[in-house]
Amino acid sequence: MPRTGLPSGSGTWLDPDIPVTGGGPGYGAVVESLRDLLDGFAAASPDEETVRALADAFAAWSKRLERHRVGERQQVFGRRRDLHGRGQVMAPKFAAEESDERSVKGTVTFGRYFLGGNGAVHGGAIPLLFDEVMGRLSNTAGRSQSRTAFLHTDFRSVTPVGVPLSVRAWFESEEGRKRFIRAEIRDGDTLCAESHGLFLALLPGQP
Ligand SMILES: CCCCCCCCCCCCCC(=O)SCCNC(=O)CCNC(=O)[C@H](O)C(C)(C)COP(=O)(O)OP(=O)(O)OC[C@H]1O[C@@H](n2cnc3c(N)ncnc32)[C@H](O)[C@@H]1OP(=O)(O)O
Repeated sequence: MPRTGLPSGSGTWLDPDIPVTGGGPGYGAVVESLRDLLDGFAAASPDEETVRALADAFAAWSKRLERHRVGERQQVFGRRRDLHGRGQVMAPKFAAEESDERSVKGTVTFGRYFLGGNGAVHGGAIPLLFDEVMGRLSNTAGRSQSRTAFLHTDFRSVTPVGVPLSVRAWFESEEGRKRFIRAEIRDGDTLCAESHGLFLALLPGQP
């Protein structure tokens, strides 16, 4: 395993070969609840009593989770390849539907949490999704671990919040350590955003 503790996958996206079972079978449902909570919180205008109740509940859970704190290599969050979005809530949940060694297709719905304004997704959340999907594709199918060297995003039309969108990412070329990957997000036939990036295979000892 590389120094970072982030293993590369030798399987394709939909066929990960590294089981991570931390958190048990109920972990995915908790991550979904957390996503719902963030969307609900973003959409709410809570009264003072509700705000106090939330503050108490959040503080109690933070304290309880402190007892289960682990180092990065034991962390479950973001490492469950068996779950859509690998079990993290930092980026919107990408649900892969088709994949091979050079590409992946799937869907994403940006919840209210990712709202920028006027129904449009925040302009920082879109490259985040691209980096997530393209970065993970870069490491699939027996490829070694890589890091994003650059990521360019063009915003072609408004990306709507709360609408299922299609996402596609594919290898444009591989030249030595350099993996050039492209991706796009569409709302039906409408191109919302597209991206191209360079992912560089890490050398031994690179973090
Ligand atoms: C179970 C666990 C599950 C985990 C799942 C994980 C899923 C993850 C999903 C999320 C994934 C998220 C992923 C993330 O977000 S990764 C986090 C964001 N990225 C980083 O932090 C990377 C920071 N940068 C670096 O570490 C270094 O710069 C790297 C390692 C990238 C390269 O430094 P290194 O010293 O090794 O290489 P080099 O400088 O000799 O360059 C080599 C060649 O490349 C060319 N070049 C370099 N840069 C650029 C550039 N900007 N444009 C164009 N070209 C560039 C360069 O000219 C040269 O070409 P040539 O002269 O040979 O022709």
